[in-house]
Amino acid sequence: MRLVILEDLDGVAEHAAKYIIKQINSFNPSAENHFVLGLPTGSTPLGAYKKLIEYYKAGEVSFKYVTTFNMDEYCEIPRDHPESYHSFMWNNLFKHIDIPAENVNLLDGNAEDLMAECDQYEEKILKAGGIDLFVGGVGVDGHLAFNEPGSSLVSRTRVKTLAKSTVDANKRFFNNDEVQVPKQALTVGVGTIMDARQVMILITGPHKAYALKMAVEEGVSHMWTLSALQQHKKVLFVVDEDATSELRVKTYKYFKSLQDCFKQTSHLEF
Ligand SMILES: N[C@@H]1[C@@H](O)[C@H](O)[C@@H](COP(=O)(O)O)O[C@@H]1O
Repeated sequence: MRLVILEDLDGVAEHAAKYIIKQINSFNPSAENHFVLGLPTGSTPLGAYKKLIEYYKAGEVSFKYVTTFNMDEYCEIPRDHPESYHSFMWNNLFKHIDIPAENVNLLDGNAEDLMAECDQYEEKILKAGGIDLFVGGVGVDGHLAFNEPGSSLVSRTRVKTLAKSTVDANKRFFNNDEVQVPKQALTVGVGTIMDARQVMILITGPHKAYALKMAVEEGVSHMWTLSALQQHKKVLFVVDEDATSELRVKTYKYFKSLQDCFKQTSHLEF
């Protein structure tokens, strides 16, 4: 695991966008060989999406040969609801870049047979050759995608009931009315994310500090599903200073010193 600690949300957004661009460009995708990118929703990745749009407009990246798979989608609200993850992704990223609509994959939370929808999603990921880079955020309770506390760490895409803490956290998008927040969602599993060749998690703000601590300093636990990534072979956490406030000084200093070493050594990937 690598932990990159940056000043603030803007620093995290810039680092994440540049990292994604670097991975796409060095992969050199083509019509026959797409780069496969897993994407999250939430307020944390918004800054990175803005920067990706800017860099796309500046000609530094193209998404023509990029295939995306989103992490999750609410059930119980229509696809064109302003707070569906479908709307979120189109409004905040896809409609501003050159990604062909057929390359975009989002779960359908209104499918007649939700389990069949989830199984097909897994098949689609396999057919696309697996995910090259899965980008994610984290919930205050340490959830990854919608893998709430107690989720199986080998889970695949499926229907999940949202934890009360997630409903509370997300009600800000639904007129602060928890009744309006969907209580179920489709989500990729922890196992689905673990299968990605690389994972990058963005974590910002003091409210995420305890989740970061549990994921980095404590053992792997289904009660903090983010911690499963300790067993991933290539995972990068990009965090701001506020999110480190629960880490031990020793942990903080260790990762900061590694970061300085990476910065000073040009052949290491920062
Ligand atoms: N399912 C999403 C997660 O994928 C996301 O990581 C989390 C944090 O969102 P935010 O970045 O707004 O704190 O929100 C939702 O629960």
